[in-house]
Amino acid sequence: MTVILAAQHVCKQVDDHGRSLLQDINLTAQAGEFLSVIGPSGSGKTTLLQCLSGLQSVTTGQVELFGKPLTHLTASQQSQLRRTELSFIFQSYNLLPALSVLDNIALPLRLTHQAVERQKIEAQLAALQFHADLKQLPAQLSGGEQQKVAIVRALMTQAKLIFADEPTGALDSVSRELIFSRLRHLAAQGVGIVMVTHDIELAAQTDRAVVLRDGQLVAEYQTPNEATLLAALHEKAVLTNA
Ligand SMILES: Nc1ncnc2c1ncn2[C@@H]1O[C@H](COP(=O)(O)OP(=O)(O)OP(=O)(O)O)[C@@H](O)[C@H]1O
Repeated sequence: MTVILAAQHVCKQVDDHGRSLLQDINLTAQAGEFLSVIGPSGSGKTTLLQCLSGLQSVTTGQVELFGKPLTHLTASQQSQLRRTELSFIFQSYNLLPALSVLDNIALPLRLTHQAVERQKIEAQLAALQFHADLKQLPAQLSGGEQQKVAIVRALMTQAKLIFADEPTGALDSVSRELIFSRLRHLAAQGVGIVMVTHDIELAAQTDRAVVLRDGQLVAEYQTPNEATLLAALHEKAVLTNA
């Protein structure tokens, strides 16, 4: 198996008092692996995802993507890597307000000089039961519709590693299932997926789940199940590999 993401002793501190958001995080992900990150609100999940993807710098420790330590890359090499190898589904969608649905989805393709095939985009949106006009602006869409646009935008590229922050948070149960099976399908094709979620039922269907509490990874489960994950969230779990 190919390791595509490796975090070693990652710590993240903010402000003058050195408040610690992440402490000594060690984590790897492999090509084709579907990894979920769960933990209480405020435990540092989004911060972790951003540090793993290079969107935030780490205070100490190291993150390697595809065998390259991020600190060895210049800022422009890092953005190039993000554009070509990574894809993001942000918790807050991060759609550009002045761009239409179509242009938002096309943006990462245009930035990497890939063809924008309108029919493909329409088919992807239809597969997620998105029925709004492609000319509409994000502000004219519901939260769930915006999330679907953000998801299609992330899935149109040929990314080898997808970071998804609560990708199903605003969706109805049918759309949630559709997105999840789409991500599962991508993982089966060799794409690595790191998904932050509050949805224990979905986390239990991923290959591996890690539990974050107060900025620390406190447990890790191969082929997790719902009962174990619920217990891990509610108890003071110790680092295990159950
Ligand atoms: N730049 C920052 N400066 C100071 N504090 C921050 C910063 N970014 C995040 N925090 C704080 O760090 C903690 C972790 O935030 P984070 O968004 O990573 O948590 P989370 O587990 O993703 O939460 P949620 O599940 O509610 O989305 C929170 O208490 C947050 O307020």
